[in-house]
Amino acid sequence: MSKKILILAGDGIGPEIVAEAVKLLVALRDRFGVDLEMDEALVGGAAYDATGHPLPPETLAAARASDAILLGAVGGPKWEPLPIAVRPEKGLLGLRSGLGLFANLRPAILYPQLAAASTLKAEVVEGLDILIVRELTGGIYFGEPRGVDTLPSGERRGINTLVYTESEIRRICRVAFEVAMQRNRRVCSVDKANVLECTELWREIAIEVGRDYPDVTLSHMYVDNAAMQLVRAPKQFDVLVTDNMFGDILSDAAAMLTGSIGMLPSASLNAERQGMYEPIHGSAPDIAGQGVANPLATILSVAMMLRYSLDEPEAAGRVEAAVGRVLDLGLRTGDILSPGTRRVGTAEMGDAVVAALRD
Ligand SMILES: NC(=O)C1=CN([C@@H]2O[C@H](COP(=O)(O)OP(=O)(O)OC[C@H]3O[C@@H](n4cnc5c(N)ncnc54)[C@H](O)[C@@H]3O)[C@@H](O)[C@H]2O)C=CC1
Ligand SMILES: CC(C)CC(=O)C(=O)O
Ligand SMILES: [Mg+2]
Repeated sequence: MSKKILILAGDGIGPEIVAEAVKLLVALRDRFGVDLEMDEALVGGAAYDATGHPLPPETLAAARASDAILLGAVGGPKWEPLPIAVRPEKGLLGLRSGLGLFANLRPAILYPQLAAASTLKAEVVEGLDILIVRELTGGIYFGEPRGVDTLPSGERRGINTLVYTESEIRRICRVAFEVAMQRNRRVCSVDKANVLECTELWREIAIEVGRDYPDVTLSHMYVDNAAMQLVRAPKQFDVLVTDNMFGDILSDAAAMLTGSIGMLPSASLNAERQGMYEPIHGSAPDIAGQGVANPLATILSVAMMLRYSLDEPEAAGRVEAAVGRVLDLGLRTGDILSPGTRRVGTAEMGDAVVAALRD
């Protein structure tokens, strides 16, 4: 039976980069027999403008009914004056929580052709292959109470709450150990256990889960040090597991090790292995509408979709190899340009990846 993919282009550069991923999916279907069908729905600012809500019920229902979801990005200055409850980003968070997508896998892999595109010295990043496992449906982005209230003095107070249950920590740690077993068997749990009780519990549970994986070496690091170590010596890491906000921040930093935030894909999985796939970057309003955004993070997210949700590992490998060939040809969007390479736009890059697909 053909697999159902829901396409959620979103805002800003979202529609531009997703168009390239759709071209790729069409080619995989028509040329390589990947059995899939696509449908589209609104999310984010585009959905708010059309319906007054960033996650219309019909979008959530369509997402629930699909095997996999491909999302571009949401948000932008146009919607910043709106209350947080109806901002585009709330649509994305609603999809994550509504589908129970608690496990966010963010691989930071340096294509060797891009060593010169990184802002770090080549020897620091060459051969980089790390995986950030970010908890995605809990923590401070979802904790209650939240909001802004007014104290008796008349002063306003902003509140967000960092909260995790043991079971939430346990299941994300288990994902990290399971993937580490398929990799180099090292997990570094990142927390702020010296200050935050919630992450003291995180550390305790990470140790408890680790006892079931005697072949995996578990280490712990405070998040401030982890940020520094990621830039100083990123290859010391194999799998990093951390909470929602720390993972959000550390993965943007890790993206630059690979040359650009335009290179980092992600998979967000639930307990049933249904997945949403998206680049880790945002809607890039500063370059939206110019046809210059890098579509490779979205294209590599399609590869993750093929591997994790569509059971098409061969097609996934085909996409990753095609990206490598295009980089070998010296084609680069502006964010990964380096001396001796040729600047192309979003569509030219997408076309080149499709053209580079091989049997
Ligand atoms: N998953 C999502 O939908 C996310 C949405 N956002 C939203 O996106 C909007 C912009 O957020 P920012 O903080 O500016 O982060 P951003 O990731 O959109 O952009 C940061 C910088 O990276 C560049 N960039 C991002 N993606 C790129 C690509 N594919 N190719 C080339 N350059 C790229 C942008 O031009 C910008 O200079 C906000 O409304 C934010 O809330 C932010 C992060 C994730
Ligand atoms: C709405 C934000 C939490 C999105 C984001 O920055 C991310 O998931 O990386
Ligand atoms: Mg982010």
